[in-house]
Amino acid sequence: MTMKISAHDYDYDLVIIGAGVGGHGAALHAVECGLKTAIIEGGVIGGTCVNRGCVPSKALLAASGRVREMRDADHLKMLGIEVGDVRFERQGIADHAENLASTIRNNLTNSMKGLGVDILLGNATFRDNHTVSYGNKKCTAQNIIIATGSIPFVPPGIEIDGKTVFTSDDALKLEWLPDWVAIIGSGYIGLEFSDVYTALGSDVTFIEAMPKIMPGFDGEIAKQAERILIGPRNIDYVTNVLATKVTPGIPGEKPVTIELSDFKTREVVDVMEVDACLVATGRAPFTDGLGLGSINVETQRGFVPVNERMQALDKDGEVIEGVWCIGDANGKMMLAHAASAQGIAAIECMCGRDKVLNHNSVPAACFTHPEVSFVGMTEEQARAKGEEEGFEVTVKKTSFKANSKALAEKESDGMAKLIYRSDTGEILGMWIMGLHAADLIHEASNAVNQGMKAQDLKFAVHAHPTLAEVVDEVFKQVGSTVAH
Ligand SMILES: Cc1cc2nc3c(=O)[nH]c(=O)nc-3n(C[C@H](O)[C@H](O)[C@H](O)COP(=O)(O)OP(=O)(O)OC[C@H]3O[C@@H](n4cnc5c(N)ncnc54)[C@H](O)[C@@H]3O)c2cc1C
Ligand SMILES: NC(=O)c1ccc[n+]([C@@H]2O[C@H](COP(=O)([O-])OP(=O)(O)OC[C@H]3O[C@@H](n4cnc5c(N)ncnc54)[C@H](O)[C@@H]3O)[C@@H](O)[C@H]2O)c1
Repeated sequence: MTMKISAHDYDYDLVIIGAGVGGHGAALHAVECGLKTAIIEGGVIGGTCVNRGCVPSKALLAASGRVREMRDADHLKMLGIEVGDVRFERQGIADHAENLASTIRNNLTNSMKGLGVDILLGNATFRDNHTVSYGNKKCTAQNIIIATGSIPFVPPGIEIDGKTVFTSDDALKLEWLPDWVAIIGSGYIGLEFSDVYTALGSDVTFIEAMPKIMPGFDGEIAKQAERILIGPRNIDYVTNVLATKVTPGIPGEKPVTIELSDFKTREVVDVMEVDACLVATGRAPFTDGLGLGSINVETQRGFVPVNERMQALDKDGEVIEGVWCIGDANGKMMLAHAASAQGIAAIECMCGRDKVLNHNSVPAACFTHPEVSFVGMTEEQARAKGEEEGFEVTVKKTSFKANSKALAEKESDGMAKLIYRSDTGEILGMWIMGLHAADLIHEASNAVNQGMKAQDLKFAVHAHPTLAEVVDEVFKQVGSTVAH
């Protein structure tokens, strides 16, 4: 049952449950909008991204990437450089990741304290749509945002021991470097860890349920990624198979066993023995214990249903007055910056300024070496939409091969492609694979955000010599008045 009391009776204008990046982004914007704000955290401030996600994983990628680079004698020779034996300390790399998480966690905490956000500790549970309890206390608020994030999803039959069979939570600690590691799932987590492991000397086998590895990527980009990120490295893969049973081992004594079953028939097709197994099969919402029943929410596979303004919906699909949900917990787009952008949009709506986040404008990147980034649809999705709605799709592409900056670095592998409607020039997607692709995608994502058309980008000027000229080259191929 929902209830409403007058605004001046509340302890806060806004209470946010969960101090991850989503909650943090929302809190900062709420203060800017003059809202008296509290944030309740039941675990560690910073949530997944800062403590067990984006931040430590990028530290591991930075350090291991440097090792890969310095061990690539052929590449260095092309630049006229020769280095001796390159050594690394596993614990030193692990410490770098932990220290970075701790620094960012402190920065995040201080930024909220400095702005006057009350940080309340404890697991929050709804009492009604304006009241939550945490520990043995409770507080009331005019608006409550659920920003409780997600945890690793582990398929049935897989036994996690945290040592030989683990999820990203433990992998990020880099406690040891197995000679051979199987990675179940070739999504973002699997790919980024394959980059780390192979740079540090481990062999990797991907186990992927779908017919192709990297199933979420644009087909042409996946092919390039296979050529650049998989082929030349100590990586092999099996597809169309599910890991149906995984039994932990003992390092140096007993291998991990992985039973593989055909995706369609579910018949056991093989049993693998490896030193370790990383389970990277997606993430599940962290909404247990929130007492959602008391506000009439029925989760969908654990996710809180929301409308486009991030307002939580009850069992009948009606808006629950005063309750919002952002970030991984609503499952719309499991990315750190999406969580925080949803939070900002929700605050705008609370303050009476209608704001709907255009999720098609949210960029994403996989921080392998080199990186893969995109915004919007794959070419396959765009063509399917075109067929359904009756429009033609144009695709313009270029490679990094002729780019002066990439050539100066002797790192000219990769491509960029722009996908748009031939009749209107509406940008449907952009994909980039190559050096610093994650930084290069923002021109396209901001263009989508501002409703710009492909032909509007043609006359933009890019500094020479920069990697941004790769993007410039694609934009210049678009017709000048009517897109074609
Ligand atoms: C290995 C890895 C790498 C990643 N890399 C990237 C990347 O490079 N870029 C990117 O954009 N995304 C990345 N992600 C995804 C990103 O981490 C998430 O999308 C993001 O953290 C979601 O933010 P959130 O605020 O929704 O939730 P979270 O960050 O999960 O925070 C939720 C918080 O809520 C708290 N909480 C939960 N329930 C309660 C309760 N009842 N009461 C009080 N507190 C509660 C939790 O303790 C947690 O601190 C990565 C994820 C992983 C696992
Ligand atoms: N750079 C980034 O932005 C970044 C990095 C890491 C994680 N993340 C976020 O974290 C989330 C989780 O990442 P993820 O890589 O775990 O998930 P994902 O959804 O990206 O990929 C999971 C993969 O596992 C496969 N799979 C699932 N069950 C399987 C099974 N039993 N056997 C074999 N294969 C199986 C799926 O087909 C899929 O390809 C993502 O939603 C992503 O948004 C983002």
